[in-house]
Amino acid sequence: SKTVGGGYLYPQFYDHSCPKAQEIVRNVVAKAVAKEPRMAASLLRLHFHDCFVKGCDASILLDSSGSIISEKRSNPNRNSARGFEVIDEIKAVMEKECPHTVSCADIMALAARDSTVLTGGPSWEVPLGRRDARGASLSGSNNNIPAPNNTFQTILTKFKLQGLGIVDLVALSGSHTIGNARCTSFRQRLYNQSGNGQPDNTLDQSYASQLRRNCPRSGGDQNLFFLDFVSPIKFDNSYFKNLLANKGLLNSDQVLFTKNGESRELVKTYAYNQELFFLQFAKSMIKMGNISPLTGSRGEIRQNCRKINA
Ligand code: HEM
Ligand SMILES: [Ca+2]
Ligand SMILES: [Ca+2]
Repeated sequence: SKTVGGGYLYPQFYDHSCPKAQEIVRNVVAKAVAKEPRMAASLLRLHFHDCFVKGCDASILLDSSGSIISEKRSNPNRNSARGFEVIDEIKAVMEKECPHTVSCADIMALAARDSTVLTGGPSWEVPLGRRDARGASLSGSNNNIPAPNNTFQTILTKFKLQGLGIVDLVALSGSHTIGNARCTSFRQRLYNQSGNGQPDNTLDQSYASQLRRNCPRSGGDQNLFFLDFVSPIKFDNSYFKNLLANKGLLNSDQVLFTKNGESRELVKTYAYNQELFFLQFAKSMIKMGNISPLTGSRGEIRQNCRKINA
């Protein structure tokens, strides 16, 4: 895989330097998800929003300070990205067990895998050895992460810019089998306008009227809805079955079924065959996790995930 610093990632990276690293992440994530099932979704999404901005380098975790403008303020993350306290807790335990050893970027990659497994999804060995960035990119966060009202082509282009393809796009969108979205992320669809101004006729009408009850034309922006209304806290293939029934919540979900033939076939495949979805999801997560990591002597091992080392 392509790295910055000449090194490469491998699952045994901490086997000698911090043999308990994976167990520590798993335990804290399990506790957090037991307390609040949605946290699994939030942690999975954090890794995605990190990797699409300068690679998987924990840039998303930095708070604003000095010349750093936090990615937490970007359009995709503001009032939306969550789970930062759980990462802090993992890091605190990790620093006690193995000081200055395990990166925040690797903690997020492990937490994303564990969140998937804990909710019933596939498992995979996580390649490790990422290091943490000494900066963030607010503009990268605004520009690189797809928006729910982007067209199919724009979303695919944003994936291709990260070295990912249509198969990765469809499989990874299957993450929306768990978690929530705010009214403001899909309101335009309910009042017959997709975000790009095209009339949206595909949304199932009884599902739409149900959604309108709690997502009015104005107000209620932050009201929460399940991305997969059938099994919102179970990682399964019901997200794809919903798309076949025109019951995708976001415009960016439904376009996978309506705007491109190849994508449509993939949606059908995963709707009929959960095992194939799980296999591809694991492969695509590893591919996403390999987006330009910092290795070798590039970057640093942050002591506090919210700020660069002094
Ligand atoms: C394909 C383009 C994608 C778009 C346009 C998109 C957009 C969104 C939006 C708008 C939300 C709701 C945010 C809110 O209203 O606060 C959301 C939630 C979520 N997204 Fe995506 N997403 C995409 C791909 C992905 C990928 C690749 C992953 C993971 C690998 C992912 C994981 C999640 C999860 C788990 C949630 C729920 C988070 C929670 O409940 O806290 N998404 N996404
Ligand atoms: Ca990043
Ligand atoms: Ca589900």
